[in-house]
Amino acid sequence: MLQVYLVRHGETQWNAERRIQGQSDSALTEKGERQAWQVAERVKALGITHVIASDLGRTRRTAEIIAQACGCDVTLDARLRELDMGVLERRHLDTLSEEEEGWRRLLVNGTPDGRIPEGESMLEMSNRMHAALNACRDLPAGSRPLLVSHGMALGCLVSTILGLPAWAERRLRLRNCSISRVDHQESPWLAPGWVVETAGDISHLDAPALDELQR
Ligand SMILES: O=C(O)[C@@H](CO)OP(=O)(O)O
Repeated sequence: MLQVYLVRHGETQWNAERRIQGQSDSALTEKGERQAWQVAERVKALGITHVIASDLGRTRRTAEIIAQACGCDVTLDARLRELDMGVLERRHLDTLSEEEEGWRRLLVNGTPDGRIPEGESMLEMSNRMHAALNACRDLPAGSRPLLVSHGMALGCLVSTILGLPAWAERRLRLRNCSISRVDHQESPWLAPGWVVETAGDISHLDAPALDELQR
């Protein structure tokens, strides 16, 4: 059975400042670097064969640390990027106007086609994330890949595997450097296809970062 590990990148400067990143980028904080080493230590005994990361800087850095511990290379896949949050990227969550806050809420509160101006819909993100996950099925038999991606992107992937709508991802708290696992099962007796084994595990972190929305 194919097991795929899903890791959100370590805490970044803008996560800590409550600024919207999306497909813009900021560096890992000192805590974020430590989280990356801790998740690497946790997964190094799991037999990871491939580390595949979103091509944004924060996921690349986290993936490099994990790959070093696992003894493999990092492959980049732009389909694993965070949601494109259009004109709201780089903005501080606390300085949004009422109209801007409305765009954000439209996106996370139940309209699959809702999008921030110049941004991407949850449905579009869900489609590319599933394509990246399904590509793992083409790896050689016995592979055990680990994907390094983002909060909304991974939340959307896990939610939709559970049969929830893409925007349900905001009901799932995937903190920085949390580990989730999804398996692809063929059993005719159980739901065939992807199943969620675990989501949002942070038991390996000594300093879990608050989610930016909790701060
Ligand atoms: O883009 C962002 O600001 C956040 C949203 O949850 O995602 P991440 O920090 O995981 O890239």
